[in-house]
Amino acid sequence: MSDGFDLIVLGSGSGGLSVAQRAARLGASVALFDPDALGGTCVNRGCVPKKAMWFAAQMADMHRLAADYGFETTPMRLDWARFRQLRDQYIAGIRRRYDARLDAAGIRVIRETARLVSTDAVATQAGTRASARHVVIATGARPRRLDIPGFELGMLSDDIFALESPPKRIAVVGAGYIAVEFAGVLRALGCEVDLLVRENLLTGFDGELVEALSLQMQAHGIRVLRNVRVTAARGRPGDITLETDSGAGYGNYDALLWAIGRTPNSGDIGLESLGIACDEHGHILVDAYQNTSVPGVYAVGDVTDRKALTPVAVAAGRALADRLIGGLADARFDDSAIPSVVFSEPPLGMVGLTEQQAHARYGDTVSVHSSRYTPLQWMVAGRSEQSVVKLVCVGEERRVVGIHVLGPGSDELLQGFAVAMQKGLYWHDLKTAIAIHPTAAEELLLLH
Ligand SMILES: Cc1cc2nc3c(=O)[nH]c(=O)nc-3n(C[C@H](O)[C@H](O)[C@H](O)COP(=O)(O)OP(=O)(O)OC[C@H]3O[C@@H](n4cnc5c(N)ncnc54)[C@H](O)[C@@H]3O)c2cc1C
Ligand SMILES: NC(=O)c1ccc[n+]([C@@H]2O[C@H](COP(=O)([O-])OP(=O)(O)OC[C@H]3O[C@@H](n4cnc5c(N)ncnc54)[C@H](O)[C@@H]3O)[C@@H](O)[C@H]2O)c1
Repeated sequence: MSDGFDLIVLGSGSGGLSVAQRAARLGASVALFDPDALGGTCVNRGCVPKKAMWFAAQMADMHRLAADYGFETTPMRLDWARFRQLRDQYIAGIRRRYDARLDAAGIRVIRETARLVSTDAVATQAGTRASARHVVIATGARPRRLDIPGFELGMLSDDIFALESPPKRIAVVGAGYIAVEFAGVLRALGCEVDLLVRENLLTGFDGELVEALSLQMQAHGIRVLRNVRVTAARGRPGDITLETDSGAGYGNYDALLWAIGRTPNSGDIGLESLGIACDEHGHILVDAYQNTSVPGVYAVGDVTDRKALTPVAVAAGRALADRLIGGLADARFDDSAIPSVVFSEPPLGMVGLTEQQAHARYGDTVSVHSSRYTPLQWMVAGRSEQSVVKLVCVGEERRVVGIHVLGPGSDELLQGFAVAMQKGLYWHDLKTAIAIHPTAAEELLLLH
């Protein structure tokens, strides 16, 4: 294969595609290696199929609410096979569009696993070699595994999307985004769900909102079991029992999901021999410009030690291409206020600092304003689940440095507030803004 590309990218996920496409648009010759489906985790086994499942779960919830409103409803059953087909068809369409776009951009796509053989060259097992001025590692991450007896009895998040029917009774081990999201979705779709939490639920999110979410999950029928350390899984698929370090056992699950974090795909790609530095978990260490410890080699996305979110990988990729190919010497992405949402039931979102982080950084100048309310759509049905909104402000002028939201609509309302916060948002701005009534968003304006 021809040598001398401007840029080689390992991985066609959110980060790899964004750097490759931006670089090609800026005139670079680009080679993109990936043995797997274009789009990586987000498109094929992450955000997109997960969100489709979340929408299905929302419809099931709305159907229950409709009955409470007085609609005459008949029991609703999801035709799982039909839904899977629609979801997978949609994803196949995304992949086809990526294929066409890469082709139109003149990007050379090589469907092989690559490893670095020097700081400016990569090779594959099949013998393909390529060299370039710049090499970008965007190899992402995979579900973490545990070395405990019976681990193989459980599924990983990748496997959930291939399920041919929903499980009847599932144990979800973990307490992060993936565990909480799948626990909610599966419960809404009619599964019995036990969520086995080793330590804290959703570390990094506001503790008060997480507790409120935990209560709602339990009200929806999810058993949230705390301080449970699973030491082994026994039985067979269809009849699984879990052992724990306290001696307590949990059993009769027909399925088990391990959702215990992700491991970066940084082994076996030649990093050690080139001296490219990683942290103790294998994340490639990068500076604010995505430079690794070795000149000419860069990394973006989940393989790095940054927040593992698609928009972060995309922003990092684009900024890198702007710098390396577009000549913008100072191009880097602003990671000071990255918003994120857990697609739980109901969704939980945050941007900026938690109360604790703000206190650690700004001391006594921190003020916190929060409120709880029951959304109108629940009240009408006589339900009492509470949504929570919280603002974390600093200084006399009360600059907003953290926004935390839990409740229906949180997923959509947070984006606009996050943009405002990044540009500089003050308590006074919210106090004097005209609300949209009646909405969940207005609760952030009514906090005074
Ligand atoms: C279940 C789930 C739900 C998620 N939901 C959300 C969400 O709602 N919102 C959000 O923002 N984020 C979400 N995420 C996280 C998001 O998917 C990731 O942050 C994002 O996909 C990271 O992109 P990436 O390019 O770094 O890696 P990936 O998308 O993982 O892509 C890496 C690519 O590299 C390829 N590769 C690996 N090794 C090599 C090699 N040696 N040579 C060539 N290619 C290689 C792989 O085949 C893969 O295609 C979710 C993740 C999961 C697992
Ligand atoms: N909505 C979204 O934006 C979204 C959705 C899914 C994933 N993601 C991204 O993907 C990343 C990975 O998600 P995740 O949920 O796998 O990881 P995570 O880091 O969010 O959570 C991992 C959880 O596993 C627990 N854990 C670790 N080892 C354990 C063990 N041995 N036993 C029991 N529990 C254990 C941890 O305490 C933690 O709660 C997230 O951090 C996030 O950045 C984002």
